[in-house]
Amino acid sequence: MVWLEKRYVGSRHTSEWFNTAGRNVKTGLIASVIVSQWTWAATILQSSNVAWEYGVSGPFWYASGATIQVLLFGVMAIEIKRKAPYAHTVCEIVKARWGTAAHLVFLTFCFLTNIIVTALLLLGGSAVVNALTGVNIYAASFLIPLGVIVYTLAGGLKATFLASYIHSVIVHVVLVVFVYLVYTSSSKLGSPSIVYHRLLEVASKSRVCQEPLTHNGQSCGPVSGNYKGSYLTMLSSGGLVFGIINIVGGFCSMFVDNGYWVSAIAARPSSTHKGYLLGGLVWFAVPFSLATSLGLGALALDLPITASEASHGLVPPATAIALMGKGGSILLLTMLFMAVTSAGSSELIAVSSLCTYDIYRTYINPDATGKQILRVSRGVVLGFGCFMGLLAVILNKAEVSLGWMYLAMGVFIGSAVLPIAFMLLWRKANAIGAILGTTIGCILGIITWLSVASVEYGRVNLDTTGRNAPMLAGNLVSILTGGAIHAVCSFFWPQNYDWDTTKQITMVEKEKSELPAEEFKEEKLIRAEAWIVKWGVGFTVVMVLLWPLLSLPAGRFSEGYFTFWAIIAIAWGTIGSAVIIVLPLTESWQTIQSVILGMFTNDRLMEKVEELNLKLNTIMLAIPEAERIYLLEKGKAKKNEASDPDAHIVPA
Ligand SMILES: NC(N)=O
Repeated sequence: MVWLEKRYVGSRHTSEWFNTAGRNVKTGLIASVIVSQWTWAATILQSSNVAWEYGVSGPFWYASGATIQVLLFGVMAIEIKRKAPYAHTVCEIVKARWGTAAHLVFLTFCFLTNIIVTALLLLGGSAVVNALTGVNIYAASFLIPLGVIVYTLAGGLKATFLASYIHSVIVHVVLVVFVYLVYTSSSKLGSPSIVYHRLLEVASKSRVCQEPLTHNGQSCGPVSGNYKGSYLTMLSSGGLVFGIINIVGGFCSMFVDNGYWVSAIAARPSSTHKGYLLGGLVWFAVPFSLATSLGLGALALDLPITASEASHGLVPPATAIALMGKGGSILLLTMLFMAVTSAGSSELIAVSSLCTYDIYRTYINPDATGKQILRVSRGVVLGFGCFMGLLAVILNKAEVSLGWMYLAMGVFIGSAVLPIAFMLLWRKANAIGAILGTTIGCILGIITWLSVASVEYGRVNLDTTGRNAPMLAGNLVSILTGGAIHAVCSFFWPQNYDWDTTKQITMVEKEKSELPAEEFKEEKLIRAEAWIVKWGVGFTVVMVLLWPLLSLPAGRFSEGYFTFWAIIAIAWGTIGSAVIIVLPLTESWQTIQSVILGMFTNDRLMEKVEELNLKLNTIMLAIPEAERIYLLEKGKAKKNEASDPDAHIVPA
């Protein structure tokens, strides 16, 4: 697709283009990029795991707890346009503002984020591929990154952007199939009413939880921590604790992941804010609608799944197979493959841009040419992809599960979230506070996490450290102390910065931007920022406060209330899917038309034009005078056109 666009629309393939996609990506495509980047294996698997553990509150907290970051990141995306319009990575901004020491600290945290997120993708992907196809889990750990490397290498960021559209479409089509199957058409479930009554039965006090009636470890009887032991309530302490951990984890995996900054950089300034809001709202459906169907479906079908299997991500495949047999497993595998490859490829690009711009261009070869940057970018994609395959093998060997890694993420990187946000939002934020907050916050988070596990459960291992209390404590300490230390230092020794040095970050190839200067006008960007603050904060309040608070009085849901809940899941999934499929097509219709027209009508003509172009360029190079006259004539023609737009101008 990238090749087609280059050939028939005329995009240029430079290192800037490889890493920033021309900074010209429109609303619909930005939204679909966000959706596919933010749709991880965990979004499909862990959301259903928490549905299986806590009932209706699990999918809700997964979805709302990880949507608000997308909405709020829209603010950062505008800020980057205002304060560092030519940056390539978030760490370049750190260096320009706070210097080398802070740069190295944040570079470390950004790499750690990429490693954790890629590990999450591979752990979930390999476990499900192994369970559904029988392919060896270690082989799967290596084969998955291989596929991602291939298409990332082919086209850089724009390739991942175009591929992410296709990926979002497939993920949403499969999502709609599963949602409708569970709630309308399956012969085994097929209506909210049946799911409702089955969920009541599974959690009933009178249920006999013994072999052979139920299997060892399977969900059976009242749910501990839930109101009346029911799966059908938002009054769930486990669900709420997961929600808080998820909010922290979501902030760090978005704000400290260079991949999302790269997408923000690539967005057309006037599309950025709308793209993020739309992307967030559409993405909400992926965990919410899917886990409300497949996760609750596993309980309603009374499938013999153990907690360990659920934590490894096996709830959705079990439900898909129970409902559709082989077809279900193919659909789920396809969906998962799409999630893993597009999110994985964005992680590869994120690491590659950090290595090229923040290490190679900053410390090794400051005068690097576009060609050299491109070569290094590609080398890193290959190297990091292989490294991640190896890491996934090690993690699988150590029996680390997707669920454990997902919850632990915020403990390790949460401390960097607020300093990174302060960097673009607060002029007083200083370097020493950023360094101390990020490192000390991380250390305190880890100490708290392990201490709580040790005090509460008497031992520290994968099982005890993976439980809710230590995870909650570690996540909160990490994110809050990181921000608090930075804030206190900055109050005492304010930097009073004016973003002068971040505005001076330069591009590698001085390309003439295709964007009108109007796009970067301060008033326009400030208006866009006010818009995203209003809507982003508004939806955040609705999603993490109003909605859950309003659903508390329902206690244990009645059948009518659960039906209403299921209808929201179905409607959100359907409308979100329609928007993410249609909008990018309508927005890019002209480009699509040019490509189709080019492909079917003028392939020979294009070749001739290209050859002619080459000849003319050679002549211009040989006779500089010719180029001067050409530009003069072109200028004249433009002037004439402006004064008489109807006249058909033929330059002399
Ligand atoms: N992207 C997430 N948190 O699923």
